Amino acid sequence: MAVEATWPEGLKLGFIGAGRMAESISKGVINSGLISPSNIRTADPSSDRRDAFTSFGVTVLESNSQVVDSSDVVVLAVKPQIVKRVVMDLKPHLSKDKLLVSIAAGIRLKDLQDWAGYGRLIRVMPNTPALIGEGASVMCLGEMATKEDQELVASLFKAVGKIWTADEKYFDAITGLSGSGPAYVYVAIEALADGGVAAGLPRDLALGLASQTVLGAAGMLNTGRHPGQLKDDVTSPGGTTIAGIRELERGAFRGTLMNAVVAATERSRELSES
Ligand SMILES: NC(=O)C1=CN([C@@H]2O[C@H](COP(=O)(O)OP(=O)(O)OC[C@H]3O[C@@H](n4cnc5c(N)ncnc54)[C@H](OP(=O)(O)O)[C@@H]3O)[C@@H](O)[C@H]2O)C=CC1
Ligand SMILES: O=C(O)[C@@H]1CCC=N1
Repeated sequence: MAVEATWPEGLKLGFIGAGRMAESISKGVINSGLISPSNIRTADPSSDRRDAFTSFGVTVLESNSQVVDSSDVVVLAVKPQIVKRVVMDLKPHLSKDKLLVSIAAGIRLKDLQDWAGYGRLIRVMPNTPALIGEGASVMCLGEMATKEDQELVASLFKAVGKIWTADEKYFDAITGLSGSGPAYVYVAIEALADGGVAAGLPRDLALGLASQTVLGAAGMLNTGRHPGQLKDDVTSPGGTTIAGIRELERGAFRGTLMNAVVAATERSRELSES
């Protein structure tokens, strides 16, 4: 049986950066009931982003250092390219009584540890469906992160979907698959809808059918059947589906998806090295 997500009463969660991923996680944990908005705080240079967080009850502070000072768990949710500067600026405010969680693509624990000056760190690769409680997240632990830290972060991300623990060596590939993956699926949904429009359907109907078809097809995997078997079940001999699949194979659909994951993995690796 799944362990229920718990969050100690009054423990404060801070986000450095109030961008899209911070919003998905914050709204996800608030909607799940795990953490109340009054226990979440953030800072961001953009007034639009600050207003967005204020609108759902999160405390918006003037500076990143105020977020750190008033939080027990601090999530670094800025772009990878500025993580080093942001962490080094925060260094005087960081200490082992803060658990630092980085969600930045391509930023390795050893670099974070050098910049922060300590190793009570957890690296997580989440994805945006956290917003609706359907996120896929993976974590790996820094040198000084404790079992309790791992459980706390597991609770946080369990409240917004599923969380795995994996060796950091897999993180570039995880980023290329589940971190970036929602975007590939949106492109596929948009293309399915465009196909429907090309075949004469009204746009709204085509988009509704494309979205529900992807949702339903993903849900079918909960039956435990292999995607290949599920595909065969749809595909009648000499029928419509095999005519469509033949076109997908002609267009190298599988190879293209595989290449997309590998290209995003390589980009994550480049970010690690820059
Ligand atoms: N989006 C996604 O699907 C996923 C993202 N991630 C990771 O999450 C992190 C955030 O990504 P995402 O939410 O997409 O990015 P966003 O650009 O939406 O969010 C980052 C926010 O940080 C703000 N910011 C810029 N400089 C600072 C600063 N010095 N201090 C505080 N805030 C600052 C930005 O403001 P401004 O725009 O004005 O610069 C922006 O609002 C990245 O490291 C990314 O790799 C991980 C998994 C999935
Ligand atoms: O595109 C990006 O770099 C981020 C990381 C994973 C998803 N979005």
